[in-house]
Amino acid sequence: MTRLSVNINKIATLRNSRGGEIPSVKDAAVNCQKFGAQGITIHPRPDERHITRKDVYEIKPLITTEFNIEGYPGEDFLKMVAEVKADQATLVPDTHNQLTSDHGWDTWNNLSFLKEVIARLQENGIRTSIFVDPDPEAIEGAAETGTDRIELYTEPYARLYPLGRDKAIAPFIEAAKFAKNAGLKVNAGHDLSLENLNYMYKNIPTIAEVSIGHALIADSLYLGLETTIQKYLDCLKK
Ligand SMILES: CC(=O)[C@@H](O)[C@H](O)COP(=O)(O)O
Ligand SMILES: NCC(=O)COP(=O)(O)O
Repeated sequence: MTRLSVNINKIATLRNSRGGEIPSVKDAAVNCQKFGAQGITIHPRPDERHITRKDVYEIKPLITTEFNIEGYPGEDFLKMVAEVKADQATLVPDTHNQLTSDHGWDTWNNLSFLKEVIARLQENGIRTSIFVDPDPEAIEGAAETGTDRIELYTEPYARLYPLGRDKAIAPFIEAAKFAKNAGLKVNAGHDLSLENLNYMYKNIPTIAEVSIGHALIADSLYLGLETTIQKYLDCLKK
């Protein structure tokens, strides 16, 4: 079964645009789970453009499913995810000034750093996932780090999907097979949507978890959050 973890960053983006508490990020976390989300994902960035440190601590007690916190594994991030006891930490190689996440780890050139970080997270009982491109070499390096999972960066799939879905999915099918053979569970995320999600699921039903935010929150502006989450869950059925 592929779990849907809803990324609520963009609720915080809208809230921060006016500086108040509307829309409430806490209410979003509660309602996404009430409407069927099997996890809540957040990506607190150092500039707090959307999810703030305060949000992280306020959301934690509201989690009744799974709490996935994404981010660059600096000291502050590692302390925070340990303090809130996230269920999963997804390590992303973002710099401070990126518009959004746009690449996976160079796992071999960051091997000793990632090994140390992953061991520390696992000692705190936190499942680890490393954000990678669908590149067998990067996945091989990820396995070497001792991580529990990888998360396949799916923007290239989403971008190429309208131009030819067979070609778009091919590297991801291969990457998922390679990861399975390396003993890694596979998550996936970035730019997944109602347009492209079901095709990915049908071709790679072994994906453990998809984390979806931008397109889902955008869809909910027209369809409403409950209907939208149900539609995304329907994409994860045969
Ligand atoms: C790692 C990943 O793909 C998502 O966390 C994405 O980076 C969302 O971040 P923004 O919502 O800041 O674009
Ligand atoms: N890890 C991907 C994620 O959490 C959400 O990415 P997106 O759906 O906002 O592109």
